[in-house]
This record gives sequence, C-alpha cells and structure tokens, in this order.
Amino acid sequence: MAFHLRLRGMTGSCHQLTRHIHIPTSTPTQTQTQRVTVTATRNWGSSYRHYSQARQWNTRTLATVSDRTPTPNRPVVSSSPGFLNFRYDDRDVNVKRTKLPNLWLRDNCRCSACVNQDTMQRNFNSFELPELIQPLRIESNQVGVRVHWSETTSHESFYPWEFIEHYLKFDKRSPEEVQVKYFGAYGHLDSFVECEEIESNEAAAVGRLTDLIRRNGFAFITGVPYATAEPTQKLLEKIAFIRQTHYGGFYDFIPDLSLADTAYTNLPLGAHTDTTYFSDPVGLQALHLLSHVGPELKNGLGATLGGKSLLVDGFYAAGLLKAEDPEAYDILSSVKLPWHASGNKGITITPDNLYPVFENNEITGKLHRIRWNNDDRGVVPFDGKYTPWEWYDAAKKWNEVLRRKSVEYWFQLRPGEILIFDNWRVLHGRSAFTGVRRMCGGYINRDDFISRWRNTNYARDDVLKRVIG
Ligand SMILES: C[N+](C)(C)CCCC[C@H](N)C(=O)O
Ligand SMILES: O=C(O)CCC(=O)C(=O)O
Repeated sequence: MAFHLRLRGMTGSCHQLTRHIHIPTSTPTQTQTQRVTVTATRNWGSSYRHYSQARQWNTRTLATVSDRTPTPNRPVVSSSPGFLNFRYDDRDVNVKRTKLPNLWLRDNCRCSACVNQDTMQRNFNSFELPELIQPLRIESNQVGVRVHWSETTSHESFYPWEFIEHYLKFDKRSPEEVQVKYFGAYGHLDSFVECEEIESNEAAAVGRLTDLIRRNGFAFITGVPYATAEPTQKLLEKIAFIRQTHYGGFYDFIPDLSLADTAYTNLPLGAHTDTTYFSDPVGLQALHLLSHVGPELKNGLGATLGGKSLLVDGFYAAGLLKAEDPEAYDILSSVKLPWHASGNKGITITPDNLYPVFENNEITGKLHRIRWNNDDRGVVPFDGKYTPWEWYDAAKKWNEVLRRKSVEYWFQLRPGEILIFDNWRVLHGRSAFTGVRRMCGGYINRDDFISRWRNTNYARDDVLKRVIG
C-alpha cells in the first residue's frame, strides 16, 4: 500500500524524497515496510513553517505514535508532523512552547554513536539527516524520553527531562552567572590562597583561587618563593597556560623601557585595563613584586620608594556611574572606539572591530567587559548616535568615579605575594617610584581561566550541560 504524504500549501520548488520507513501497526510486534513518498521544499525554513501548518496530509493523518503512559509531573509526549508535542496535565506549568522540532531533537542526540566519546564532538553530518524525520516509537519515564527515529538505519535517542523541559521553558541556556562581591577602598581582606595549599592539593586550591577571582575580581597567592621568578611562573601555569603577546609570555621586568610601554618606566599609571587593543583582551593579569631596590636611606629617614599598587573594581565603579548618570553609562556602552598598541617597532596591534568602553551581555544586559586605557585609545569617531563631546563628557564622569577615594584600593605589593586579577572587570595602576622595581607575572586568556574555574569548581557532567547547551 503506497502511503503518499504531501504537505499542502507548499511554496517554492519541491523535490521528491523517497523514504522507506517502518510504521508500526497497532500491534507493536508487527511492522510493515511501506514506500513513502514525501515532498519537501528546498527552502527548509519555509517547509518548517508549512510543516507545522500542515494539519491535513493528502492521505490519512499520520499515524500518531505516542506514549500514553503518564509519568507523574512530566508532560505527556505525542508526535505530530515534524514535532514532538509535550502536554502537561492541568498543572499550570509555565512553558514557552509545547513542541520541539524532530530535526532539532535528532541533531541534539547525545548517544555514543552521535557524539565522539573521546572528543565530545558531534559524530555525524547534521545535514544528511532526513529533513522530515519522524519518530516511529516514543517511550517516556521519570528520567526522560526515548525516541526511535524513522531513518534509513533506525536510530534511538534518549533525552533527559532536564534537557526537554529546559527548552520547553527557555530559548537557550543562560550564561553562567556568579554572585560577585564588589570591592572599594579596602579591597577584600580574605581573597587569598596559600602557595602550599596549591602544592598539596592543586585542583581544590586552584578551584578556590579561580572562584575567588571570579567572585571578588582579584585574589593573592601568598607564601610564594621569590628569590627567582620560576616559582611564580609555575604557579600561574597551574591555572592555565600563559598567553603569549608582543611582551613575550611570562614577563619579568624593571623600569628600563626595554619594551615601548609606560609600564617599563617608573611613571605613575592611572587605573586601566590591559591589552585594550586586542580583539580578545587578556582575561587575567598577574603581578609579583620580586624586589625593589632604592637609593640608600638618607639621614636615617626612611626613603619611600613609591610604587604602590592600585586596583579599582570596574563593575562597582560602572554601577555607580550608571546610577548617577545613566546616559553617560549608555554613551560609554554605545560609542565604539578604536584602540591600538604601536610603540614597539614593527608592532601596530588593533582589535578586529571598534569596541566601546562598556560591553553588556546581550542576554542578561549585565556589564560583561570593561575596556579602559585612555593612553591606548584611538580617535573618537564622529558617526553614530552620540557626538564626540557627548562621549568626552561621559568619559570625564567615568574618570571622576574611577578616582574617588571610596573606589580606589591602594596597597603595597610585597615579595612572596602574587596578585591575580580579572582584567575584564578590574582596573589596575601604580604610583610613581624611584629605584629599581622588579616585577614578574603573566597574562591568561579569559576562556582558559573560565574553563579552569568551571572544571575545578563543578562536576564535569554539570559543566558539559552548560557548555554544550
Ligand atoms: C609588563 N606587562 C607585560 C604586564 C604589561 C606591559 C604593558 C601593558 C599595557 N598597559 C598594555 O595594555 O599593553
Ligand atoms: O608596575 C605595576 O605595578 C603595574 C604595571 C602595569 O600597569 C602593567 O603591567 O600593566
């Protein structure tokens, strides 16, 4: 018996697909093979729209394959052309949709045949899946839904209820958020991990360290040997590999202008973020003061050498600006600027695009990244929603907030203490100094930092659910 399915009201060109599928008869033990000719439009999008509108097929309504066994507190699952339908009983469950596309579900099969278990990468070509794939049989239980698909080689997928119900209620996975703790003039007194803790229990200690940085914006590693720079480098590499830049990888510097940047001088540096000129500014920056040798004490009075360190919680400062002058916050979020690093011969780095001072997360609207180094900023453009003088006015307000006594956290770095901060949130600087001040440290990519934080603070299954979607 030929079983011709044709979607009515199709537009655009069609092409014939011939499928052999097993449609179970009423008695599940018997199945019969039937030639099925299915037509679908080339333009997948429109066929989807028509697909979901096609109520009547030109022959019998598709045999609904569904699992009627109700599972407490879970929706009843049924099938209609192109979709699995999920109907909650009369409970008022707040859902955004009551059906999920078959092709989307099949593409998200996570079985060991579909996902390379060694690499966690998709193991099949999504675009060779039957465009009008249908379930032959559906079973559901307390844990999830099992679907037997109509494919040339029949395929069985299992979807945990957590996955299904998430996408009935939401459009996507929301970005990970952590409870951040702002800091002001007094910093965080408890944001440190002992070096020996890392040596004795690396994963747990690095987990605590990365979580402190994630939540507080910065943390110290204390008790670090400082006769040489090597222990510092080794500790940083326990978080993630050190990022190479035009300053090299692990850095160890003194004020000798060995590289063309004011960091290699004894000049004061106002609060800034580093590498504003990279498309992907460095995620973490580490600084360890190894030594500071100055002129001998004069007439017995202590010669203050200077070189104090400054941190500003950019998220806290931006919150103050937003509350006091929302338009200034919006201007600094909207006006996209050029940034550059061009001091070193043969180096002229600029980002792939123009970027604003504040970047806000598209989903949560929350401040996500600050890019602020007025010395490395390019020319404020004339086009766009705001004029340059509106930008200067907003930036001046931002600059004023950054220099408030209540916002600036000044402290003295000491040998043996590595400072590590979130360069997308925390601005840093220093006071002028005399003498020879030796600093070492390194940059770490944002994504490598966040990956390490995830994997040292949460179970892998939980992390995989978050990152695969
Ligand atoms: C010494 N160390 C490599 C840490 C920094 C060198 C210069 C940093 C500069 N503010 C920039 O963003 O490029
Ligand atoms: O010397 C310092 O304390 C900080 C230097 C600096 O701002 C940097 O390396 O980006």
